[in-house]
Amino acid sequence: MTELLTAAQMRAIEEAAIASGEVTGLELMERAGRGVVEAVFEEWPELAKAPHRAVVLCGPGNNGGDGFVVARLLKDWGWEVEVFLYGDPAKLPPDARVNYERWGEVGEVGDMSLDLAHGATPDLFVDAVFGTGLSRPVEGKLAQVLTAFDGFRAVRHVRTVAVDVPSGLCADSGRAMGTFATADLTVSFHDSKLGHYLSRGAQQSGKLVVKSIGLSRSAAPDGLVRLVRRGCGGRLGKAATSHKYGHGHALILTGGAGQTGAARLAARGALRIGAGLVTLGVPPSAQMEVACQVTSIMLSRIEGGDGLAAMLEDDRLNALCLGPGLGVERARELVPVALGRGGVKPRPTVLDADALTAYAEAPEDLFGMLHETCVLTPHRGEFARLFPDIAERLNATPVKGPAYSKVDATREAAARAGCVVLFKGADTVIAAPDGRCSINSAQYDRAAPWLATAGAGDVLAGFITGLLARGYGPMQAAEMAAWLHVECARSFGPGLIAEDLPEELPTVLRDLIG
Ligand SMILES: NC(=O)C1=CN([C@@H]2O[C@H](COP(=O)(O)OP(=O)(O)OC[C@H]3O[C@@H](n4cnc5c(N)ncnc54)[C@H](O)[C@@H]3O)[C@@H](O)[C@H]2O)[C@@H](O)CC1
Ligand SMILES: [K+]
Repeated sequence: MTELLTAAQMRAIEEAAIASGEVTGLELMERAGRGVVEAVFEEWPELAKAPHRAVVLCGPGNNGGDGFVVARLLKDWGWEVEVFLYGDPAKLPPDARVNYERWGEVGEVGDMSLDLAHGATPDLFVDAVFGTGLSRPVEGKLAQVLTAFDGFRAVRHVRTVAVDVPSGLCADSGRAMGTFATADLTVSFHDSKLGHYLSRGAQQSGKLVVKSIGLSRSAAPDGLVRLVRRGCGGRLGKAATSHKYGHGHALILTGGAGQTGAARLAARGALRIGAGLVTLGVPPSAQMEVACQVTSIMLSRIEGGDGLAAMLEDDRLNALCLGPGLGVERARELVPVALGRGGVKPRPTVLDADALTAYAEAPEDLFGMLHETCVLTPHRGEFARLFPDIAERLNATPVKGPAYSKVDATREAAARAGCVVLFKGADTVIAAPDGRCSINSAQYDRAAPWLATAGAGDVLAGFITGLLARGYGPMQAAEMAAWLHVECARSFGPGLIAEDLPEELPTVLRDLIG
């Protein structure tokens, strides 16, 4: 898995390297600037063939320092380069100041102003206004300049590279701090930052490239957030000699007649991902409807809480899923039984959709029953119903000071719930109560816009349930399921409907297992 850094973690890594004498800040800045120029030439090879014209916007910190390095290196390539500074040169931090002066030997520095939007169209904009040091909203004249710059970029189609992060985007949360710029290419250093993957980050960053600046990887800070990657759960194959009961038995509860589609989608997902057996628990009113629609999935009549308790006396049922199409009334009756109230042994359980909405009025009642092998899979609305105070902080606008991120929110929710929480979105965040946290991104090279379709979340709940039945732990099951879910959508492509997701899984798994 790839690790993602907060601004503070990145600063700590740099400071430790500088303090150890391994490297100087000036060397790091030179490597950062060189990394940006390399990435620009790799992304737009036509720019490497002959000198062009660049406009470089530099800010008052080390991000601006990187900008001066880029300006000098492009000038060395014979480019015509104009540099504009926001801030007082005398107040630049030492390394940025050195590079300001080195640039001063070969070029001029103008004041950043609205005139920028009236000049000739350059071939490249370099956004080096703010990086990881952005600490408050961008306001006033600077906000106007950034807005004008963004408009100019869009209207004149100027290739734009952001140094580290698009200026105005919070590197920790991916949220807009007032105004912010958009990039076609963002060059981050050492590792990506959380903000590249959360909220608006991917949309604003364009293509994301990470360049090494020679920092060692030995001193990784604690509490890192990981990006879910291919192979996150191993190869997922089945042992050749195994029996179906060796792969677990998942029970998925349906709602009444006319409301069984969501649970059937989940069941199909659980079976395809490799649960040995899958049973749908149906109320009598829906028995015929479900029986007409399933073949390899089994059926069991479960009318109410007593029926579920009786069914759960069978220890071989080792993973449960409640929520998709369940109906809030039925959820209120069945969820407590599934979670062990009334004496049945609790087992790994996915709670989604109606099983979450059923506790909107009294989330504490739900939290009191959850155990560490549960997985909650809320979308934004369900999250806000269960964790209203956390959602309020997450959605607060305008963003003031260091922004509270979806990672912070999901970690806090998992700690409160006492189980794994998978907070859905194109930037799905998965957190465990002990602080482990990962992001499954459906953006950048994994964009899967077709996933925004009715029933896709039900299939995801089924994937997780199937992996729990197979014996994976809740965090790993949630990560693997989320990754495979996006892969199925990408593999199928346009025209995807939820039914296609489980059917696409064999293709994805074949590729994974090799
Ligand atoms: N030695 C290092 O620390 C290195 C840093 N690097 C670069 O340095 C960047 C971080 O540098 P800094 O920590 O100096 O931070 P930045 O350069 O991102 O910005 C900090 C400056 O902006 C001001 N500022 C913050 N928010 C503002 C707002 N809303 N309006 C107006 N002014 C605002 C601060 O007062 C401070 O002067 C990284 O993103 C990266 O580009 C790279 O050169 C690699 C080495
Ligand atoms: K920037």
